[in-house]
Amino acid sequence: MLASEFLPAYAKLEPPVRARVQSVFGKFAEHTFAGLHLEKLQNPRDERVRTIRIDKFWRGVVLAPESGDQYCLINVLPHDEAIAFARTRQFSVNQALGVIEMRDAENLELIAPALRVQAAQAPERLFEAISDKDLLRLGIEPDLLPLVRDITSEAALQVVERLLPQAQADVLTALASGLTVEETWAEVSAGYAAQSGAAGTADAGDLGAALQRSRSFAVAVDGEAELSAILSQPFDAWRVFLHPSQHRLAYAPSYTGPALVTGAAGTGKTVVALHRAVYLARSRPELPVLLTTFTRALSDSLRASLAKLDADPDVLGAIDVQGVDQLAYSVFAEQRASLGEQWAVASAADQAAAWRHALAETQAPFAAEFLSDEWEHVVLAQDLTTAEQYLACTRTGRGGTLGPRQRETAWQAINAAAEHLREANRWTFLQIAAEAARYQAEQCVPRYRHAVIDESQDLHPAHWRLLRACVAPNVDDLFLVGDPHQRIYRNNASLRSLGIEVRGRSRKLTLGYRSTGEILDYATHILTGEHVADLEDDQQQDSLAGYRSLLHGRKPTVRAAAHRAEELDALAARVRQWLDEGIPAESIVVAARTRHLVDEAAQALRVHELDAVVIDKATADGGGVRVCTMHKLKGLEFQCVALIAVEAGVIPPAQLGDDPADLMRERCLLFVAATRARDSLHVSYSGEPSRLLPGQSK
Ligand SMILES: Nc1ncnc2c1ncn2[C@@H]1O[C@H](COP(=O)(O)OP(=O)(O)OP(=O)(O)O)[C@@H](O)[C@H]1O
Repeated sequence: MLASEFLPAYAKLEPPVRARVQSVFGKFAEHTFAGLHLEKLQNPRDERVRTIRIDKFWRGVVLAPESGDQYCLINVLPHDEAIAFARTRQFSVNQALGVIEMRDAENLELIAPALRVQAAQAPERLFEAISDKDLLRLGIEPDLLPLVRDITSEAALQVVERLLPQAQADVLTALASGLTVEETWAEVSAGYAAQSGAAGTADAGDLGAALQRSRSFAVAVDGEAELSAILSQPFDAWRVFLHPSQHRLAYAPSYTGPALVTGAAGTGKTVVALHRAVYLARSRPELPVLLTTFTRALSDSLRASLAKLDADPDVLGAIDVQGVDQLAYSVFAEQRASLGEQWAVASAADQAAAWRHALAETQAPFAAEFLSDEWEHVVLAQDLTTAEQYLACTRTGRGGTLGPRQRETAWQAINAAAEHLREANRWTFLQIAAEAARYQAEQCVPRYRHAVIDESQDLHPAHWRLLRACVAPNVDDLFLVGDPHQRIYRNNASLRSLGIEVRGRSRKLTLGYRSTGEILDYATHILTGEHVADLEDDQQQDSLAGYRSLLHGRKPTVRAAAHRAEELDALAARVRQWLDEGIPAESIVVAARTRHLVDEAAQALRVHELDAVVIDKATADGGGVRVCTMHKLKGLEFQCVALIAVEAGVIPPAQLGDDPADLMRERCLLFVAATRARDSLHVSYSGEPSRLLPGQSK
């Protein structure tokens, strides 16, 4: 068996060491390990832990349960670290959940006195309202009770959490986030039962059986071919290991209707969406599964990840991966063909000409930009087709009221622009989506049996109408994933207002897998105290409670500069430092609020003899540091992220009105940009810092 810790450790090794690891552990996979020498440790916490020589520098750590000939490969580390790791780990069987547990026994003992001192001075303790009986019932081990009792704050819990077994850490985090004992049990036991199928049937002595049940801890590997398939993509542990809370959502046998998975940046929503799509395609092969997202570039990335998850051509063939506009385009093209009509997508110049024409014709006292927004976010969003409907509609979220006269003029101008485009046979993307939705609904023949939808928070109501029309209401019809904290476009509409009811089928992920705790802490402060509307129901508020990471690293750096030239020199120095640390150029991104600043940054990097590739419409190819707008960062991730010109007048832009919703989108944009970083985040500004940055007055 392979433990979930093993893959990240393996990913760090040089190719010759990897080959050696593969050859040693291949023998385990083939059950031909008779000649291999598993060494016992001196004074181990757990007699069942052994080590094995990989070469003179590296050692593997192996768990050898007393029963059966099952071995579990836990980790690969440099010699001394491997010995220390192996000596300090202790294994047991969780009595409430039936899964295997590994704890860092030595470090838990080392921090206990400090926690005790803290607890003696603190006015209250985090879990004082929970009885011992309840903690034990939730699977906290009896000998850990005193330590749990000494935890006084969420910060202390975060330190302890990394040393505790996963299931116990999950229980404590759920309780700390405010769930009751019953809710915690329902949440945690459902996750573990879904992945092990055996919660509550534990035999404390049978580590081997517990190991078999604990799929988020370890997977069984049958033969060298399977081992080599897993090891061929060591950076993609998500293919093999899901957290129980992820597994439960992705592999639920079925949902009685639309289901929603939320969670802040990097909590594995896309991973869950990919697993769900594969699960649906494997278990219900009748009609294809649609896997869709906000843009074509993101759907390309979904397609690439899908191929890593499942190479079976039948499964891949049963999943149609398309950006939502691509889908709209093909449905609309079908409709136009049936009518025998020529058409083309309206370019920005076509649209500008249409608005010029409409304003000249109607003399409407509005800016073209206002009317264009009114068209997209009121008329097309609500599918209004008559002046009466427009006069009577609510314009929630549009800021400012329009009297009946003003509405009449606005309606005339919008119609004139639409008419102008129609005469030229030109269609905007949102018109295409709205028309495709109407056509698809008339067909009454669903295109797909299931749709899995990523980045749900930014889809336009016309996209939702299209998706609804493509998939008939049914069991497992829509599986949505999204994060309201990452809403960066004006398309927001609550699912309830769209007629998509997810009540009772909505769950949130809280464990961040991408960024370090230090980066998450910085990023969440961008949104602290802000009201973020729930995806399901915009009268309710979503929160970042419980959002955390088990990864740790450097604190983000914030660099003030007197002027742009100084800032860009510092940027180049920072990028060079990352490159010198061995980080590949393609894993570094520099982002700015505007396209103009992007060009300036790319130019500055080149002046400093650093290769820079601007990410434009599609994903970038070729060697070099990536440079793009903050909007382009949506859904992506990089090892190192530099955000430049995070300053007054740029984010939020000077011309932004005083609509709080616009300001909130800017905040979310900065949150999205900061949370793209896995290991390192650099933020800089020239002159006055942006008021959206943590630590600035709002
Ligand atoms: N169970 C897992 N094991 C290992 N890595 C994981 C796991 N789940 C997610 N990850 C990794 O965490 C990172 C973030 O995952 P993912 O993109 O699915 O998150 P997300 O919630 O969709 O993020 P965002 O909303 O910011 O786009 C990815 O690098 C992914 O491979």
